[in-house]
Amino acid sequence: MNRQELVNLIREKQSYLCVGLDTDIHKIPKHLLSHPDPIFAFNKAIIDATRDLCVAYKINTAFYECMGIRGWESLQRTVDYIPSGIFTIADAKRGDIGNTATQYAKTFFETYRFDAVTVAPYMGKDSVEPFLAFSEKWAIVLGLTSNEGSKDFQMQRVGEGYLYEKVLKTTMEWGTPDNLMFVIGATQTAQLGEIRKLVPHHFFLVPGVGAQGGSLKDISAVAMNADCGLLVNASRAVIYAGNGEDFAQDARRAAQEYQQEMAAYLAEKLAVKQ
Ligand SMILES: O=C(O)c1cc(=O)[nH]c(=O)n1[C@@H]1O[C@H](COP(=O)(O)O)[C@@H](O)[C@H]1O
Repeated sequence: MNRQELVNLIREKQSYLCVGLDTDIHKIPKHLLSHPDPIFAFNKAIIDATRDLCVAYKINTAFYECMGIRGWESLQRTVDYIPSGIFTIADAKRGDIGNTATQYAKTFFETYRFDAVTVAPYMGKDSVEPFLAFSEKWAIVLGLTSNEGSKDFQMQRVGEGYLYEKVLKTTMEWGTPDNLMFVIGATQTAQLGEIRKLVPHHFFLVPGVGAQGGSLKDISAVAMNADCGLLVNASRAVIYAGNGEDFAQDARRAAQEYQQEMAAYLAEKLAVKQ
């Protein structure tokens, strides 16, 4: 999916919600366990219940890889099931020498046909560039992450600024707002305004609302740009909103709350017709 299509999707759906399919076999409702592929059965129900409310799904590959071959099959079925026209993210946080990075890019862009992959930039330009070489595909590079450990390296001073600022400035030169996004954690509200000034045009994937306590209101107020420029991810707060027979309806209610809040912020900020 290209940038214009993503921007149009956000305007049409009045939503910049990304539903995170961090599907944990130990957390899904028990009645699904008799299904031949319980992970897919869960995801299918969540997708059916939320597809009109979100613009993206993020599949965190860790939850699938830990199940071995069965997990990869669940992942494949899930990606194939996501309706075309919805942005798909493989949250794999890959990064390796160029020769290997190319294989990772092929895995997620060609074999599994995702629109985007999360990429760890620590190994530098040759580890990120292979993800930028595919038409209408995206690298989503870790900028400032939502977790406590972001202080350990990302928030360390390097010269005039923080290390994460150096990462943002340097990485921006490798790609364009048409093939590069940044992960900026929803819990980093104190830094968000400055980050948006530094990176005015790129989309941000913003995880950390819901279970990690980030505020959708604060993020939207400081980080939205003229194209919206945000994909706000919620995983546990949506997919585990309920745990009974009607878990999908509970997920829908949670997603709807986010979407309605987003529609209000879009209207306020961008004067988009509702
Ligand atoms: O790249 C990510 O998606 C990511 C980056 C980050 O800084 N923080 C973060 O939580 N994530 C991911 O976003 C999701 C957050 O899940 P919830 O806290 O359940 O909404 C998980 O899949 C995390 O792996």
